[in-house]
Amino acid sequence: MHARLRGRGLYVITDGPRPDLLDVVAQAIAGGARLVQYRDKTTDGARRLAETMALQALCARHGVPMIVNDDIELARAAGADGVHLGEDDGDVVAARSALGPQAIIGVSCYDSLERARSLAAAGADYVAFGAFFPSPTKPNAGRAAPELLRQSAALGVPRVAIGGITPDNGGSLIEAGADFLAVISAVFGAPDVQAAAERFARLFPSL
Ligand SMILES: Cc1ncc(COP(=O)(O)OP(=O)(O)O)c(N)n1
Ligand SMILES: Cc1ncsc1CCOP(=O)(O)O
Ligand SMILES: [Mg+2]
Repeated sequence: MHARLRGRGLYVITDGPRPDLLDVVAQAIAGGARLVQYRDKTTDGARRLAETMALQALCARHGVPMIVNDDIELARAAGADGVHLGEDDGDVVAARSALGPQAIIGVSCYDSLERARSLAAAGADYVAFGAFFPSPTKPNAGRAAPELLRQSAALGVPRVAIGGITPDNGGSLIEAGADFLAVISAVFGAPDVQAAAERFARLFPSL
């Protein structure tokens, strides 16, 4: 497995500003989440920095890496474990030089094996594909086929699946080769966040 990102499992992504942010992330970790992403599309820099630092401290106490969505500078300022970059969010080389050799740099590859190949070669620590199912969080996201997970096995970096994933449909993506299932609404929109995370964690047979 890749040096900077180990293992497999549930990758939870936060669902925007909420007063109980730390509490629900703690519940997701208690339920078995193995990776956390802070995703907040607001422009409230002070709150975003404070929340990133607080989440980083929480995740570190549990040995779970904490990744910042979109924002290399926020990840650097907060001492986060890494950053997730989509096609409009900056490049892997710039992120590596800002965050250092130990940082986890993840990239969105949508439905493109070619993009995954080139970004893995540029130093990405994981490649994410999706959306695999209709996403309540991002209804206009383009769709990807599970075949991509099989086809990307040879890249040698962990593969993340995202988009409309639930405990009922996630197993098929793990069978196709996903190392991590990245989930927003089916965890953070659930009435019992810990129980929802536990259902996902149980999908990974050897965990
Ligand atoms: C793990 C993971 N995969 C994909 C995305 C989507 O990134 P992006 O395309 O930049 O879209 P936004 O999340 O920024 O709206 C992600 N965040 N995490
Ligand atoms: C950020 C993102 N990129 C593709 S789908 C998606 C949202 C995933 O959220 P959900 O798990 O609620 O479908
Ligand atoms: Mg983005």
